[in-house]
Amino acid sequence: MSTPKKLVIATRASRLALWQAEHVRDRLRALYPDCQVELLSMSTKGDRILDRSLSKIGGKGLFIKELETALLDGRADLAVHSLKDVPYDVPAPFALPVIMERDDPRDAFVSNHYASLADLPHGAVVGTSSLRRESQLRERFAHLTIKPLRGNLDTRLAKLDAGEFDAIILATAGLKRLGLAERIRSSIAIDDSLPSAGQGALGIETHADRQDLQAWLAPLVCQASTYRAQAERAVTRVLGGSCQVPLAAYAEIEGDQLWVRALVAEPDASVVYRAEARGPLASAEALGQQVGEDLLQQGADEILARLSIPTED
Ligand SMILES: NCc1[nH]cc(CCC(=O)O)c1CC(=O)O
Repeated sequence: MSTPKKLVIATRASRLALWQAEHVRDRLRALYPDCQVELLSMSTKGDRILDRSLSKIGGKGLFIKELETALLDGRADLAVHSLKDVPYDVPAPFALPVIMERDDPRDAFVSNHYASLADLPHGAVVGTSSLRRESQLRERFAHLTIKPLRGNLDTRLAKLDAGEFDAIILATAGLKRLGLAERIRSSIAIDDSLPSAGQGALGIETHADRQDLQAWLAPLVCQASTYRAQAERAVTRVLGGSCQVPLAAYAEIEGDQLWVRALVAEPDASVVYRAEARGPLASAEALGQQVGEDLLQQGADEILARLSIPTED
């Protein structure tokens, strides 16, 4: 096999996105020492409003579109994304040939005064702008007050430190990547906050025609993480819609089986639909689809249709 001479990675300019792109760059440099690997960082609308959810300014795909333009016109060879921010349908002529090894998928409890969700007193104020996190918190911990929390990771932590919240909920993976793991007081159990599809995993996007590139990137693929992501993304595909709703989808491997769980909820937790399935790893996609269809049949489509106002996760 030939080896690459030069590779350019398109990335968002946020601190988290840059960390992720640098991580892929370092992996590629280690694999191909003779290859020149560079970043093409792009400050877009999505970053100018500081990691606020892309859906607020026109959908998850909007930001990615700018990176895709760089792939299309040859300025870049690959784009690195937080998988959970990648829409379930990657449009032609692009492909998502690589899902890398997943980091901790759990949500993290961050507070300056309390050790865990269970420690929070009645009426304590918890910050999150994710309807997925909000609905699950309300279901389990109805005595808490949930308030919106916007901005990138640093901004959110600054708001916590300023005393606006007793605690905030963030993705563990993002905090670890930014060197902020010491801010995590406890990890929230998967059962208490089922993660978002793809949370904690990185995906690499390329032009679908770049077979050479896909072969070079193959060593970065994590097969286990790929099965899990396929199932989780199939759930979101079935539930559809460009809006973000209180939707969680999480798959884990038990021996040679995949266990897929998902939920759709009213943000106030007055209704929570849950579904799950187990089956062979190779049926990841079908299992996710089955779980999604189960949720639809329970009535999730009614919640999904009504909650068309985009929110963030
Ligand atoms: N929603 C934004 C976003 N996109 C990816 C991450 C963190 C990394 C990951 O979960 O893969 C975060 C931060 C968060 O949700 O707290």
